[in-house]
Amino acid sequence: MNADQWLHAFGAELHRRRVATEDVRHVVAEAATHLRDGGGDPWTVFGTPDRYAAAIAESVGTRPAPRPGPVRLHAEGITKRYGRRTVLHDAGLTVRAGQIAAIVGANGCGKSTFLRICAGVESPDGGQVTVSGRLGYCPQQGGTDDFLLPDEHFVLVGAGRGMGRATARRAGRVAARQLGWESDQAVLARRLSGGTRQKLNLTLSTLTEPDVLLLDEPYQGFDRGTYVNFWDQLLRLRDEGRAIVVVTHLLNQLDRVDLVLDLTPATPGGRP
Ligand SMILES: Nc1ncnc2c1ncn2[C@@H]1O[C@H](COP(=O)(O)OP(=O)(O)OP(=O)(O)O)[C@@H](O)[C@H]1O
Repeated sequence: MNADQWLHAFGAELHRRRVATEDVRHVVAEAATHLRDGGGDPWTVFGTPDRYAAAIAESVGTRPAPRPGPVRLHAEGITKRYGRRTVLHDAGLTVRAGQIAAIVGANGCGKSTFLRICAGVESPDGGQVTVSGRLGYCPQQGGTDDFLLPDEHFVLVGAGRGMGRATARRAGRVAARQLGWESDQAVLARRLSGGTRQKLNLTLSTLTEPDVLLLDEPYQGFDRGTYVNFWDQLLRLRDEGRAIVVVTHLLNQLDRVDLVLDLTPATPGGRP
C-alpha cells in the first residue's frame, strides 16, 4: 500500500465512521500535504488508516446516523429472460430515503438489466417495481446526444421538470463543477472525452433533484480526483435524503454503502 492508497483507505474509514464529508475532505488534504512536505511513510507518521481515522472521528465528531426514511424503491420477484437464458430470478431490493444500495456481482450476472428494470426502460418477465418520488437514471452508456452542447442538455432535461432555460443551465453548471468539470464551453457532446461525457451523463441524472437515483457504474473514465468527488457527492445526496442505487465492481467501496445486492448466481455457470 503506497501513500495514495493509505490516504484512500483513511478517507474511506472516515466516511464509514460518519465524519462529515467536508471534514473528511479537509483532514485527508491535510494528511496529504503533511506527507508531501515532510516525506515519510504514512504508517510511521500516522499509524494504520483505521486507528488514525478513529482518533480523528473522536476529535472532530461524527454525524448522527440518519433515521430510516420512507421506502423509495421496492423491487420484488424480478425475473428476466433473454431467449432461453434466465438472467435474473426472483431478485429484489428495497431502498429507503437516505440509503445507498450497491449492486454487485460477476460480469453478465444482470446488474445493468436489474437497474434498467428499476428505471422502467425495460420490462421484467416477472415481479414488480414501485418507485415513490422522482427518478433519476444514469445509464452505463448513452444518455447524451452527440449533437448537443452541455448547456443544451441541461436545458432539455430541466424543461422536463419545468425549469427555465437560465435556471437549468445554472443548475447543470454547478453540478458539473462539483465533479471538477467546467461545462460552459461550446463543445458538442460527441467531442467530449469519454470521462467528461460520463460527467455530463451523471450531471443530467441529478439535475432534476431526484428522490431515487439509479447509477450504472457512472465513474468509468473518471480520473482519481473526480472519483473521490463522485463518492463525496453520493454521500451528500444520501444525507439529503435521496435513495441511491449504484452498480459497482469496486468492492473496496462497499463499506460506504448501506445495502448490498449481490446478483452473482448461486450455482457456477449461471441460472438454468
Ligand atoms: N437486450 C438483450 N438481449 C439479449 N441478451 C441481453 C440483453 N441485454 C443483456 N443481455 C445479456 O444478459 C446478461 C446480463 O447483462 P447485464 O448487462 O445486465 O450484466 P451486468 O451484470 O451488468 O454485466 P457487466 O458486469 O459486464 O456490466 C448478459 O449475458 C448479456 O449479454
